[in-house]
Amino acid sequence: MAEHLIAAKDLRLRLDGRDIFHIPEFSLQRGEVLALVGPNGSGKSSLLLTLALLQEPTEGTVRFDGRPAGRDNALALRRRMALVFQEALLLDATVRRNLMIALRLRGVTGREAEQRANRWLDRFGIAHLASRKARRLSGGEAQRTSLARAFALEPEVLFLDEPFASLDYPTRRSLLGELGKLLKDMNMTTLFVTHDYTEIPYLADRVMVLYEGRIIKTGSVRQVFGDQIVERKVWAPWEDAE
Ligand SMILES: Nc1ncnc2c1ncn2[C@@H]1O[C@H](COP(=O)(O)OP(=O)(O)OP(=O)(O)O)[C@@H](O)[C@H]1O
Repeated sequence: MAEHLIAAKDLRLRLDGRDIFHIPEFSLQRGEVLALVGPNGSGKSSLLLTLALLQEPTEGTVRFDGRPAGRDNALALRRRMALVFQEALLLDATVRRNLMIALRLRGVTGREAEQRANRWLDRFGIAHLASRKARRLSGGEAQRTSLARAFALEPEVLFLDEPFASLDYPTRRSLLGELGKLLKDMNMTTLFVTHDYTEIPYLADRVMVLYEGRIIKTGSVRQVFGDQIVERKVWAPWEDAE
């Protein structure tokens, strides 16, 4: 078992002749929740997609569990991951079917799939919505479904790309609190992307600040934001760089 679940050196992405990011060193340890934060356009989503093996880097290689990822094994490695995006991306089917279909695609069928789906719907407080059509859910319910689906897959790593950005404040707060507890209880290795740094203390152990495709700061939540984050009187760490 490799020391880091995900690691990369000299990872670069260029798109349309533009440098999107250059990351000299990246690592995600097993069981840690790493927040990747930065202003709009700093390259957070591009880096997440590259680490999730959905975007091929221009230079450098992503290592997953010690093995270099390439075209030959990317699909197999992606089956060990789960992603949640800002939009819930649900199929036009019932809530339970959304989980069951995802499980079936990962080779989990029958009773096991049904039990797992029910367990995670219950855990996210949406068991009563199991037979509801996904397109008739509120934004918060849809994102709960999307999170339940990701957890039901029992991934080794969870990628969260601004999963709360479309939710109103009270919904966001309750979901952040629940998710933070769940990630800790399950020791889930997680990369969490956000431009809203007030979300970070709910979830993350460590923070990486991205600005114009470069890491300008990294450390624990307190090291990067100081004690003020506890009082929610925080500044954006990239303001120094502007
Ligand atoms: N497929 C693409 N082709 C060309 N440029 C791209 C592509 N995808 C992203 N970019 C550019 O890369 C830069 C970083 O985008 P990215 O979405 O990774 O940033 P971000 O930090 O996630 O931003 P946001 O918080 O707004 O989602 C942007 O300037 C964007 O226009």
